[in-house]
Amino acid sequence: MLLLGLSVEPTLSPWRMSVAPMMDWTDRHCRYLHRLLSRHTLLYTEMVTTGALVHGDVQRHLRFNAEEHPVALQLGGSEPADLAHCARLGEQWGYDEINLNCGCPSERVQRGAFGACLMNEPQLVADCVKAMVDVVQVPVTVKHRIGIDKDESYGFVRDFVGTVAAAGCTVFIVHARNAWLKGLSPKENREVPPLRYDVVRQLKADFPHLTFAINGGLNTDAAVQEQLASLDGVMVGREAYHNPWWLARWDALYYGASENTLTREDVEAAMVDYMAREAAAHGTPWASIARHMLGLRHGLAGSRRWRQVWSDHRLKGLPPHEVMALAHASPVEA
Ligand SMILES: Cc1cc2nc3c(=O)[nH]c(=O)nc-3n(C[C@H](O)[C@H](O)[C@H](O)COP(=O)(O)O)c2cc1C
Repeated sequence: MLLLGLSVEPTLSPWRMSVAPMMDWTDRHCRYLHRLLSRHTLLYTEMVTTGALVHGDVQRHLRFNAEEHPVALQLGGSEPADLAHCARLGEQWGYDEINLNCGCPSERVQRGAFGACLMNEPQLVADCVKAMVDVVQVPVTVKHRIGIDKDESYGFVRDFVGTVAAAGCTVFIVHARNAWLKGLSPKENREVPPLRYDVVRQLKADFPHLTFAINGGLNTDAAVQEQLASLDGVMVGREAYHNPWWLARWDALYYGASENTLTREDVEAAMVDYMAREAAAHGTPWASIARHMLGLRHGLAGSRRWRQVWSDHRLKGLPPHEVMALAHASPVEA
């Protein structure tokens, strides 16, 4: 493919565009939708804790649709042997990457001593990474913040990256704000600590051989393009979820690939087929799938009514193709 007159596709980083791991949001149904919209974007699972995989139902946590590739499994944990076990499971299940969560500030996660508080223990993270790298062939990556609490010193994150890279991690996904471990909810921790994109650019300058994808507040093409000029990739979270139709442009814009020719209605119809297959195969209620596509008509006239129909639980006894017909029917005159 030609982009700016250069043959770029073979050299594009697999981390060029990705949708962020988001608990309760980026389950396999959500990823199925995102994959209909973009063939190339890398998709992340919700965080799965090592405890859930060691003691829980592995199939429930790891099952995914073949269509989702490339798809990365995000793990939460801090025990090298458990992480190695879970990384191996992830590879066996067919995930294309194993990612370690060093960015989640939730107090529940802190009590488990993983997530963002791991940034205070770079050597432990390095041990975790090494344990995983030793047992899998797929890339082992780390998602982290740029600092903890009010410590904004660059040296903190630089040394974290240096220590973890020495253990064999070559890809860092950086949510470009600090995590404040006390006093903020996880939601506030995605909004209140200031974004400092320059820190990520400095990391790339200091570690040019490593891959850096930047994350946090990037919700327009202009913002993405600006970051791609100096970094290897952009990870988008909330905007991808709330406005998934944005992804339909990414293959053409960021991969030099052909335009996605599907319309929103084609995507909705494909989701309806998927709902019917999921109901037959696993008894999944259509509402568990439809909830992820409520942003599909974001910004269009009539989107509110369309969304209301697809989120109307009184319709749960209807087959999904009838719900779609209702969602597109003209509103009844008052
Ligand atoms: C509902 C929700 C759940 C999230 N769950 C996770 C998670 O499981 N693991 C993780 O690393 N980050 C998680 N995040 C953080 C996102 O991955 C991302 O870093 C953050 O939303 C900033 O990116 P954005 O501004 O593009 O949304 C979550 C964010 C949201 C909104």
